[in-house]
Amino acid sequence: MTSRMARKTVSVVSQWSSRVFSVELDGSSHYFAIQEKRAGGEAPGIFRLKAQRYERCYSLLVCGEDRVRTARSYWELRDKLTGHLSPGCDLSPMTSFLPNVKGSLIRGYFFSDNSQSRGQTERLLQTLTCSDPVLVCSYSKCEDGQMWRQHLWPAADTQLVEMPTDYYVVPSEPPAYHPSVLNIINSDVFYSFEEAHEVLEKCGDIIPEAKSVVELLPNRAEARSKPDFPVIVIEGLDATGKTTLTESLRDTLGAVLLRSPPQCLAPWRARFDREPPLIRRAFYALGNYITAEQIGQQGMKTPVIVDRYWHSTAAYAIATAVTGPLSNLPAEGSEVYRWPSDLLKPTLVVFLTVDPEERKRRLRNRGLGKTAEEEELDHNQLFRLRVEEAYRRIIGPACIAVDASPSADQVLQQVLLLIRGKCYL
Ligand SMILES: Nc1nc2c(ncn2[C@H]2C[C@H](O)[C@@H](COP(=O)(O)OP(=O)(O)OP(=O)(O)O)O2)c(=O)[nH]1
Ligand SMILES: Nc1ncnc2c1ncn2[C@@H]1O[C@H](COP(=O)(O)OP(=O)(O)O)[C@@H](O)[C@H]1O
Repeated sequence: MTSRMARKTVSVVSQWSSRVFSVELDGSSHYFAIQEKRAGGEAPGIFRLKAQRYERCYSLLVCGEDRVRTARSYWELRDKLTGHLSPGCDLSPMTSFLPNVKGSLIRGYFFSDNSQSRGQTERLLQTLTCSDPVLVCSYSKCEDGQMWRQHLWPAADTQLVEMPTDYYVVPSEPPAYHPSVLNIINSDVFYSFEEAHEVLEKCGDIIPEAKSVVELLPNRAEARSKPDFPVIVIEGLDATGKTTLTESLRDTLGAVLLRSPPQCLAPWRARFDREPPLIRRAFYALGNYITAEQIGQQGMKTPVIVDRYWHSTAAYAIATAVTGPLSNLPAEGSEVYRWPSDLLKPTLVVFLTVDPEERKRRLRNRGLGKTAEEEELDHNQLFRLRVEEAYRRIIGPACIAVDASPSADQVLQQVLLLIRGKCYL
């Protein structure tokens, strides 16, 4: 571990008493803080939930310096923990952050050990290695069974400064903003070509395919003028009828049909879908910039229809980053929902909506396989609601919802009316 990385872990630990910890369990966030002095009162929720069954809980926080490496270390830690935890251990995503301080979020895991062999868990923790430093803490009940204490596991770098290794765990009020909101800008959602490009450039030595993607990127020096013809984006959850409608619009309007990510990225899409959000979303963001370049060229000659674009990228990223109920989403009007200033803006964005049961029927009829995200949409209603709400909150331009439950032809006629009213086609 380099001294720079050691400094990072030390700085995180030295902020312990100002940090809040959140553990996601069953769609809810449980918050706690730690302090050096004992205080009365109840143990934090996550410990009360767990206290009934577990004597010992652990947390691991990834404290790397470089965000690309740290994102992959977090993924790596997940695989190691899920692959080696003893039966009877529960694993939950965890974060530590300074309330309202952007960039302060560090991610990790919280797990409760109810296994028969505690020694196996401790051996796993002692042998756990990661590309980045991982701060390991254990939590144990105080003698009176009421309070819990956090113990810092002996790690070489934290010996650099004298600090108490035991802290008392106390409940913490939910922060004004869900902790994931602290890191959304240019980590889950990218608001400039340069930001997304920088991530893919940094991936080159760990993901060889990233070099092939970077080679396909447009030269951003040429600022493109606004297309002469209308650009109509069709958005919607899977199986709402985008493909059917976009192909009919192409034929009816004599338009060019494009999609994002563009066909040229198809060979690497599954590869990047396996990466952590930081890298995956940078890939999709760059896909939008390549599609924007194609729109700029085609839009000088003919109307352009686009199957998914910025709304898909931002809505899925926000709805994935922010867990739990809709109230956890950044408020309407937040900068999170704004359109990137350097990404070509379409004339019109249509958002197809369909009753969930009808959508599932169409998904079954379509017969194609489902991506992990489509699976998630199906069995996680909260995720689907967050995706739909994020779509609705995105502005610059906002999307116009169209009920896609009627027949394909009726939906086509309705959208043509909208287009002719808006784009004078
Ligand atoms: N196109 C696109 N899809 C994204 C993005 N972020 C997440 N996704 C998810 C949405 C869907 O669950 C999944 C499938 O996207 P596509 O529309 O490209 O594939 P496909 O046309 O088969 O999906 P469909 O069911 O027709 O909407 O990828 C993004 O930035 N762009
Ligand atoms: N308006 C509609 N009414 C009934 N079925 C539809 C309609 N539009 C599309 N479908 C059918 O629903 C399934 C999904 O449509 P598709 O266009 O592939 O959606 P998407 O591209 O959004 O995933 C396909 O089997 C398609 O034939």
